Amino acid sequence: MADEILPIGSHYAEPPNEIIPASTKLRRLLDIPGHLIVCPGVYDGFSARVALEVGFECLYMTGAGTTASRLGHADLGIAQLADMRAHAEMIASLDRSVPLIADMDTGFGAPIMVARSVAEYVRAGVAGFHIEDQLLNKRCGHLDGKEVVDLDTYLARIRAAREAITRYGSDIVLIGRTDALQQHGYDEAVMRLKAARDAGADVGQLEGITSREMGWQAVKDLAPFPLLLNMVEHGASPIIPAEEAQAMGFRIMIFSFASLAPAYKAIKSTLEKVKKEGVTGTSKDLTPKRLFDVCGMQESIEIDNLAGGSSFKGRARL
Ligand SMILES: C[C@](O)(C(=O)O)[C@H](CC(=O)O)C(=O)O
Repeated sequence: MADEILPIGSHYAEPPNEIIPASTKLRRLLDIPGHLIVCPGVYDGFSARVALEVGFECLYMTGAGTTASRLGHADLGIAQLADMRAHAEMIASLDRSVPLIADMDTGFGAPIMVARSVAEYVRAGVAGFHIEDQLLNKRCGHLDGKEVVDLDTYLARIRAAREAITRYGSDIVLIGRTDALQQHGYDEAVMRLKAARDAGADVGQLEGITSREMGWQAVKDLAPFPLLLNMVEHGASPIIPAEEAQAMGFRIMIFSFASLAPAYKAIKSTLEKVKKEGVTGTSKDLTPKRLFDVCGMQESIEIDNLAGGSSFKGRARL
């Protein structure tokens, strides 16, 4: 990158590409007929950076992963709005051109709290979020013993979210999720999603489908309402590859544990090696520079150069 100082005002020049809000971008992706938006679950800044490096068009911030990485706890309704919002804002800001769908759990309270949560997610630059009908002391959608609130309470959450979106002039995508399948069965779950759609949800999420047939059926029963498939491997649902999910007619697919599960394995085996053998055994290419490059180091250098800063000028090249 050039070491020269840009002429004053040149950073006000028109950007080469149209800059649109991430939420609008997500809506445009949803407008592409039959397109499946594949979103890897990311749980912190580093996993988000890796997903960006691989090149996904959209990311998913898992609440389970956020709770695990930020608080060191299980997905049992322990993370609150402040935790989730701060995490979402950090991840969404890494690359504003890649929309982030973030977990909003139950909306964290009564309708006034849901409205506040939506306002916070909008300000955080989140492109879409899902809000569900579990009790406030919720649990992961793939654990047994889930309980849901009654339909009126659920719809009040959806209406509060829709109202808030309108009030803030946002086009953030509202995904209505139901966890009713486990406790009340398929018909109730589909009825709840239809009611959520009528109350203002843009997309539906039938959590924990138990068979492929149920996936096909749900898409058919709710068409043309777009549906999100949550692919939690080794949870309640069979493993459905993205290509098949697209053929089934799903429009968004999230892989909640795509980063967290492999991170656990890799970290654990390395730490076991440190404990047993006193070395990490990581491969030679994993230099500090390589890892910092994943985290946008070259962009930081470029920013400094463009500003005429001296942090990197004339010093050893990184
Ligand atoms: C999608 C989900 O909300 C998440 O936090 O990623 C979780 C994933 C999980 O804990 O299995 C959910 O499905 O409830």
